[in-house]
Amino acid sequence: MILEVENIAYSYTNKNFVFKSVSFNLSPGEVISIVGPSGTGKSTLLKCIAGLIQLDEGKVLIEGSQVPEAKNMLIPGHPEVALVNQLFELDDYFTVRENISNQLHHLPLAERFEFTDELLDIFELEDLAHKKSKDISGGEQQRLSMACALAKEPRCLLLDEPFAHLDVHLNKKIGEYIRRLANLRQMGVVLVTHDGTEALAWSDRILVMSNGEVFSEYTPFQAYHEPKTFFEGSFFGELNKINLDGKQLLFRPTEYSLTPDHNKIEIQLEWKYSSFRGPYYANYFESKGGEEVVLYANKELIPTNVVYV
Ligand SMILES: Nc1ncnc2c1ncn2[C@@H]1O[C@H](COP(=O)(O)OP(=O)(O)OP(=O)(O)O)[C@@H](O)[C@H]1O
Repeated sequence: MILEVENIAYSYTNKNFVFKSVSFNLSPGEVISIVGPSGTGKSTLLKCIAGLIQLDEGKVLIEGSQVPEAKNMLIPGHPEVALVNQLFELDDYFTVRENISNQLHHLPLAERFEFTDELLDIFELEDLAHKKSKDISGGEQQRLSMACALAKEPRCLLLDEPFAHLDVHLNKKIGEYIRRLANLRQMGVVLVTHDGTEALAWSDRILVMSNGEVFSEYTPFQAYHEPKTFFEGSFFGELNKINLDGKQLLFRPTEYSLTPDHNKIEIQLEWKYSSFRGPYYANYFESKGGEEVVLYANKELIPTNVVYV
């Protein structure tokens, strides 16, 4: 295992735990996402894994050896763990290129140049290479901070909302690069995000965090198609919830049929409006019970008043 998190708990105030009884493992080459609402302790969890703050309970192991307790360290942390969060921790008076190459002293000179160029290219920082890192934008600093973390070639990479400032094009490029490096170097990656669709796109496994205690574990397919609750499922895209005879029926906007099907449940609907989303229309209806229902289709479903789910 790259990472073993064993029953950890943390509180800022000694009164209320931010999270408790958190356990999970990470295999070489695996990308795991942690998804949950704001304030549930995702960022705090990453700091605990990185050994930057002192755990109240439990322990964290990197490749079998325990991450030293923060209270015993002059400079807390673990050399094989890199954390990228919103504190970019760049060397302000070094250039963008120097910030990256300064992380690469473990490599021979030629490889150092080559890897620096590769990272400047992937993170689209070439044009800024000679600017001081204090003189670039917040989004550029975030990209640089990720490039520096990858330059360290850590065994375990912890990313806190890494796609927050990226446009669609960079999101895809950097997501693919991180996946490729994880595979190539057999590095473990923990990705924290409040956007479940990022988790679906880039991870092998997804943990849903809520109330700092409850964790559900899903594959991306399960998280989308078989969520245990509406609360968890709604992190991963629009989800319909219909109450039928005291039971809750959950289905995605694509999981329906317009033609009668005896194996499915008939639901009567009233069309409200359709919203154009580019590749499809999102058609909004109201069920007999007053619930909102959204159905995706390649056209506006104005005359539709019954579907089979
Ligand atoms: N330094 C601190 N001192 C006291 N409480 C803190 C501190 N940092 C965070 N908290 C509290 O701990 C809880 C968890 O915060 P954390 O930032 O880990 O959540 P999060 O899930 O990452 O949230 P978000 O998605 O909004 O970034 C929150 O209630 C927050 O207010």
